[in-house]
Amino acid sequence: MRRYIMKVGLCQMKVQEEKKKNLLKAKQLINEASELGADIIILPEMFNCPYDNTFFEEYSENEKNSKTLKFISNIAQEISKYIIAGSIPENEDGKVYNTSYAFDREGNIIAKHRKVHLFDIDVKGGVTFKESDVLSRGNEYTVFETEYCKIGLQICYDIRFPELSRLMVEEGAKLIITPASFNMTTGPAHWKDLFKVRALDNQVYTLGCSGALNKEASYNSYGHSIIVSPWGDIINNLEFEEGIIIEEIDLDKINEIREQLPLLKHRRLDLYGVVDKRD
Ligand SMILES: NC(=O)CC(=O)C(=O)O
Repeated sequence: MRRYIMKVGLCQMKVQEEKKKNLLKAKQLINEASELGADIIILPEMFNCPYDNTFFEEYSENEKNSKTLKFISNIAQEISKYIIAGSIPENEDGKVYNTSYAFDREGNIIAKHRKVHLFDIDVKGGVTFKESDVLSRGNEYTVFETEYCKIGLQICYDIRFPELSRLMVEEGAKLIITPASFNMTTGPAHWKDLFKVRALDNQVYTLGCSGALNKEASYNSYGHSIIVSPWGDIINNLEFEEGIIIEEIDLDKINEIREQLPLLKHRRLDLYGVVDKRD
């Protein structure tokens, strides 16, 4: 019997200081992923801007006249592929957000996710970052339709909060895509486990697309872009360098695993639940 397959491409790009160079690099990697047959192509968090608070405001763009979004929209249309445009600093009404946009094959924006959980951490002897000094947080979780299945979209630190993934899965997401940029402290400690555990909890595919390590940058992205199956297997995983993952995602596997191990059915919703508190 024919299986229900989609092909994904994760572009682990090395983000540099110059926005134009980042856009051209993104285009090159997207085109390569497209030529290798990917239907859904994913970029990392802050793919057009260094992941550094001192750049976010200056690099931020408004959706109405964003050169970056126009650029990606044109590529999606040219190659007729879905593109999940990692994230960019986005501004609206004097606030700056860390925002991911999804484009369909015609280049239309079909979803927008503003990072919900801001990365404010201080790991002694490791990494300190305070996104909230510059960025505002989003107040929505994000699920969108494609011709293959519903997809959940979140950004980096959002993956640490299991309620968010569960809400997306309750809304029907079969894949959770997370553009990200973990670092050399939290990456080795938690990256793989987080993608595995969210996949296992929810019996979905989890995909993490990271920036490649740039040793000249103030923030050293961990790389290690990853795809995990609903069984918790790592299907593919890069290391630190720039590169592309192309993989077939077998969507039939989700129902097969859920039938054999019916975790979502076995939940005691009379005892607990996750509540959608959006207005
Ligand atoms: N950069 C992030 O948003 C998240 C991260 O690096 C972590 O959770 O660790």
